[in-house]
Amino acid sequence: MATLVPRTVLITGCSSGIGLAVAVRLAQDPQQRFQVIATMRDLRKKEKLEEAAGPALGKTLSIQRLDVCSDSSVAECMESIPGGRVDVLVNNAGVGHVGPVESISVEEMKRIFETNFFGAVRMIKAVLPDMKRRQSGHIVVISSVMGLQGIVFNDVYAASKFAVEGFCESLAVQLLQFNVFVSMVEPGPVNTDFELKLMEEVSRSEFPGTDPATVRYFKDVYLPASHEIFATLGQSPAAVAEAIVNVIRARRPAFRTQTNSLYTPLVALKYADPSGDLSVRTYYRLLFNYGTLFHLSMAALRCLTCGCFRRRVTPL
Ligand SMILES: NC(=O)C1=CN([C@@H]2O[C@H](COP(=O)(O)OP(=O)(O)OC[C@H]3O[C@@H](n4cnc5c(N)ncnc54)[C@H](OP(=O)(O)O)[C@@H]3O)[C@@H](O)[C@H]2O)C=CC1
Ligand SMILES: CC1=C(/C=C/C(C)=C/C=C/C(C)=C/C=O)C(C)(C)CCC1
Repeated sequence: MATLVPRTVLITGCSSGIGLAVAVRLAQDPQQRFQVIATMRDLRKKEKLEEAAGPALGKTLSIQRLDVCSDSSVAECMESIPGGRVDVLVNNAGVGHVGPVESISVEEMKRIFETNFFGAVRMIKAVLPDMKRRQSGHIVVISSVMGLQGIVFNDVYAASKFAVEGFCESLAVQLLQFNVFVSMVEPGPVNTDFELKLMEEVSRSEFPGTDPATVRYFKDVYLPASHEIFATLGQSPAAVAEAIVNVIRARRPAFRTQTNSLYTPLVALKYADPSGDLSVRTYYRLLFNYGTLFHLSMAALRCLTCGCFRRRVTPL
């Protein structure tokens, strides 16, 4: 019987959250179908991954330094890979950002794009020529529901994910010719360090240049509602990792995968009304009628997606 050659999977941003969960899940595959290169920009943070990897460490999982914002760091990592061969690239490294746009400098906005957009592009450019030459490969990008539908006060983050979506949508067509697949995974809120980091940044900001009413909407209306969304709809990194692994394992991987069926109806509003009014107004109402309506809406969303409304009603 022919032995299966494991696929080399390079993952960015494995110091925590989704990246760490995917790396461990693939490295612990019982059939050892994957050789994982788990990368992070700061190797001082590798302990959590080492612990989670357990016996897979040094066997099916190795850890490398890689900062997606640095050409030299990417080149150095690629040079360390035998033959420079990457079968699957998982572009996971990313940073969140919230706040009123008036208080965010253009420099700060560029920093978000540097990681979320140019970081992903830099990685894709690093693996693409070899994948094309070999006529095989898979590029997986962790986008977001915010790559499909903007959320108030997430203007810059959503824009960076929209940029990723536009880039991949264009590239995917060209690459099919070379038998190289592109897949985007679009999680809703996930309970990782992501929200904590956002809150830390928010607590440090004094929102310069922003009028008091906007600061009040942000702090007193948006932030509690957002926290509630994470608490009620948030997925575990393990659940998102599972969805990503399924995309990687698929023979014909889907181009788009939303991981959170509870969140899907919120994105679908956009497609239900091409004028865009339905989504803008619904989000407005959901946010500013925060309170009873918001809680009811979240409960209704659960029911719409859990299937209880779809159950057949049989006459008595
Ligand atoms: N959590 C959520 O609600 C959602 C997250 N996502 C996306 O999922 C991805 C992972 O986020 P998540 O696991 O939740 O968050 P985490 O904050 O837990 O993980 C983000 C990872 O990205 C790394 N990173 C940031 N900048 C760079 C860089 N320049 N080079 C290399 N690595 C970097 C971080 O490293 P370090 O520790 O050094 O900062 C960390 O390992 C992101 O792309 C995010 O946008 C999408 C939808 C929802
Ligand atoms: C749905 C919804 C809200 C918030 C959604 C949030 C907070 C989504 C977060 C998604 C993340 C974190 C994606 C990461 O890439 C509001 C505006 C509170 C009220 C209106 C309905």
